[in-house]
Amino acid sequence: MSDLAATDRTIVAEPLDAAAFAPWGDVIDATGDSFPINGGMCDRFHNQARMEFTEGGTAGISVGYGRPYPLPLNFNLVERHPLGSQAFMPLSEDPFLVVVAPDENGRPGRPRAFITKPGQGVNYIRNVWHGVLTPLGRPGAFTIVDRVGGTGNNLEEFRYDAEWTIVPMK
Ligand SMILES: NC(=O)N[C@@H](O)C(=O)O
Ligand code: NI
Repeated sequence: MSDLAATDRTIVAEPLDAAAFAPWGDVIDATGDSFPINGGMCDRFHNQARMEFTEGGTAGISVGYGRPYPLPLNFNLVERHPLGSQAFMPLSEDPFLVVVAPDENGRPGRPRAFITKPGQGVNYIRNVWHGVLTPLGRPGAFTIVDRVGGTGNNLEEFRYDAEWTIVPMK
């Protein structure tokens, strides 16, 4: 039996905000502090992610081609990677949905949902509960930077006892 009434299981997606997202990870984008490189032909927005790869793992770069999910979105699955961080950088200007949840004694609490601005990516720091890659509107490719190799299990999944419904902001 769910622990919350159905009305309490609606989550309004918020615009992604670096300060609000900080307990779970980093926002990656071409805003904020930068310095010129290549003779001033490029501005480098430097070292934006708190990456970590443990138990012999190293950083790997992959590409995920994600299919879109609808909004409102019903879901009950979140996951975390105990041995490494994980970053998603869209190869398009399309926004995507970012779902995170606090850890409450080893179980995820109430999720929080954010929608990225065009060109924004995210880095989940190690061992934070998050939803799977969730493109919106149309399929999209994403660069994924996360742990490859090493030992141990780097994926822990959790299904809530009842679904949550994510709705867009009015
Ligand atoms: N497995 C994988 O590459 N992606 C998931 O961890 C995810 O967060 O979508
Ligand atoms: Ni993940």
